[in-house]
Amino acid sequence: MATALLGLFIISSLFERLTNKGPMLWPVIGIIPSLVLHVNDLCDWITKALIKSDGTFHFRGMWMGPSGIITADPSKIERAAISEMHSSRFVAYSLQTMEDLVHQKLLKIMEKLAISKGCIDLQELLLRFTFDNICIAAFGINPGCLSLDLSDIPFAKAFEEATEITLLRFVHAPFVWKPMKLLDIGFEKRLKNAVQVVHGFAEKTVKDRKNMKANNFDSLNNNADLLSRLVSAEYSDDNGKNIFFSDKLLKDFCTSFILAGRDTGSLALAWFFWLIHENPQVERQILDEIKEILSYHFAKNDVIVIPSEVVFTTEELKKMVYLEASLFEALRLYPPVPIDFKEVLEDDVFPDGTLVKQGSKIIYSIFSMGRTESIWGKDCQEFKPERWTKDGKFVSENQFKYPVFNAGPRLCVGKKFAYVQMKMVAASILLRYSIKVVEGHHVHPKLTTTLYMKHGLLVTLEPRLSLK
Ligand code: HEM
Repeated sequence: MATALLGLFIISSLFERLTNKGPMLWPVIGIIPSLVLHVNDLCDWITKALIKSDGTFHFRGMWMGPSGIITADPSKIERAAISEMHSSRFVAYSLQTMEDLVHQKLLKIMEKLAISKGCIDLQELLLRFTFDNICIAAFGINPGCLSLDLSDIPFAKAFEEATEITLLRFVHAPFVWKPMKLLDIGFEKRLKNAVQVVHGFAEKTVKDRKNMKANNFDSLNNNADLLSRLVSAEYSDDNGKNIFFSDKLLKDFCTSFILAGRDTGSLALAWFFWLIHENPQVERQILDEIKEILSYHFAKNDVIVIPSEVVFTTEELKKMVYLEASLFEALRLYPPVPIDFKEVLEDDVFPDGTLVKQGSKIIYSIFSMGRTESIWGKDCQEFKPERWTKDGKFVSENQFKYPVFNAGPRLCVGKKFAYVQMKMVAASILLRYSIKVVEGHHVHPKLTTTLYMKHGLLVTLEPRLSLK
């Protein structure tokens, strides 16, 4: 019964997400066989999609292409990407491009909106921001989702559609979607078209970079985005043998990185802004912290007149301890990846004595863990950034207690990047605007692979002229 309900819950969430797009005949037909499936079967499909035949895990980002799932081999390209992400060159590049995007695009759109006194779906705006941000950082291309008129970008749309439709394969029995794929009908047809657009983009990007390597190596070598580095730098394996990345691996890297970095940062920020709205005392404390940082430069009789050109330096962002605590706390209550799963490689015993057999698939809810009394105490449902600070310093938690970014050797590669991104966006916006959630707008979580707000976050912006 419980498994049927869980199945129903997952299916209905996905169903709801997609009902405003296209005819829903196929999903309806698919629900009947899906409902009678045991949850283990569901797990089976999911894990089959993510676990390679040798038992190792792929990137979280999975992609269903015309020939099935394409995944990036973590043992090679990911290790190289990790080392590049930690290089001072990439850190400086990503910081500068992030700053440009915030100040020249995101804040300009917000300024226009504030002047017109209109309302906007902040979740959607932040998703646009993180899409452009991750594309610039990963392969040096700005798709342009943050144009002033917020027009639709076909590549971004296709990416979103492909991600959504891919999920339908997990809630339909293979005998439902496989014939659809063969006949090129229903959601499989839409998936094929969307994937073609995304693959076209990835193929062209990789080809251009390889051409650059052949014809203009110096200029490629000056590029600091991850893809250029992966194409131009030399890597070797543990035995000192040179590694060259195939076009396919590089293409998969492009799509996997967008998948990993797009929803996560934006959804975390959307929940953070909503929690701040609901907890004005937290907003006040964040503003006090910002005021203290700015007061050296801009204070006049204890009032800071906010100069429009303030750009926070990395050092200043590091000093924002309370802001960091608020972001950690928002992620505890609303983790962008709410559910994750693992496969047991060897027989083992959980701390509570539960035996887990090799080959078992384990789904765990990060969302529930963040709200469990035995882990976080009686006030586990409350938004309390103070739980992350002691004597004015940030106190971090054990990764296994707080697996929001995963834990152990496969910790999220983008964690540092995400924190700089979230702090920069949150501080830059809060300094300039008071965000007001539109009256009567209901905020509810919606469970897909990432934790969206079901109806988005409709807000208006009130410009802040000074900090008292
Ligand atoms: C608040 C923001 C973020 C959260 C909460 C988050 C969370 C996670 C989680 C839970 C995983 C593990 C998934 C699994 O079990 O396989 C993961 C993996 C990963 N994340 Fe993030 N992520 C965030 C932002 C980012 C960003 C911005 C990037 C890219 C710049 C990124 C890149 C990756 C990659 C490449 C992996 C795969 C790592 C591996 O399998 O070894 N993430 N992330």
